[in-house]
Amino acid sequence: MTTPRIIVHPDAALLAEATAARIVTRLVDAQAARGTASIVLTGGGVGIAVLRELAQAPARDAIDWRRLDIWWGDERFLPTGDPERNETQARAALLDHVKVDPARVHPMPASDGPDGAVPEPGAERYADDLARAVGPEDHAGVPSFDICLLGIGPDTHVASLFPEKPALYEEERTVVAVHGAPKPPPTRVSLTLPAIRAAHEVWILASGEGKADAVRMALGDGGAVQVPACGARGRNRTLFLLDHAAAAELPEGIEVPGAL
Ligand SMILES: O=C1O[C@H](COP(=O)(O)O)[C@@H](O)[C@H](O)[C@H]1O
Repeated sequence: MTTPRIIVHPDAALLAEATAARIVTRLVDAQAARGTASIVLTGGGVGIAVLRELAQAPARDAIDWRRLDIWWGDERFLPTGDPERNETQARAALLDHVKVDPARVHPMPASDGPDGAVPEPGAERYADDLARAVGPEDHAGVPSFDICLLGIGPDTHVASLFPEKPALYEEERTVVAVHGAPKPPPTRVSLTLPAIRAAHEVWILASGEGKADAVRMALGDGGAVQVPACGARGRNRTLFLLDHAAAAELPEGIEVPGAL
């Protein structure tokens, strides 16, 4: 697992803007190297703010949107178009404004979709979709995503992997149904840690003082069952992209230019 690198921005707005610019660079580089790229989107306040900034970024069309696979790290298991779905928010913030190939946009299942009203069949189908996208250069049951964006909750959850929940013990499956999530809605679908760790790069985004404790724990030496964010690391790189407030409680010994 890669050691996280921490980058601190002055405030939430600059964090979102700088992360959007970073996404453009990373995806353009990937497309130049391989002709294609992939990204995993996150929900949450800063995750959606980044997508809004990306839609407005002057260089956004340096990305060939038609040659980009778009996946999600987790989804709230609600009807299609529900405003609380991460997919609905991502479409409004970004995907409705760029020329994506609809066949390469891979939303997680909805509670009114063809997979049925319980999340398990949809989670299995999503895992199958990911497995079909695996290329010869990939090493897991999912593609080696160029970027996996993750928010982090105050309880250190990432995607819909909440502390102490059964999904955190998963070693085989790449996608699971989640029941009884402590944050509403209780029913969700999530990538597992092995799927997240297949990504070339994992970027954990956090803004605001309410995330400072979670960031400190995520950079500590806790176990992934107690502190899910400790288990989210990229194969080549892990970035913690923070604003000042979220970086206010960094563990002792971690010196970061720009931090308080
Ligand atoms: O419910 C969720 O929460 C997390 C964190 O959201 P935030 O608003 O506290 O930043 C998010 O990463 C996840 O995708 C989402 O489903």
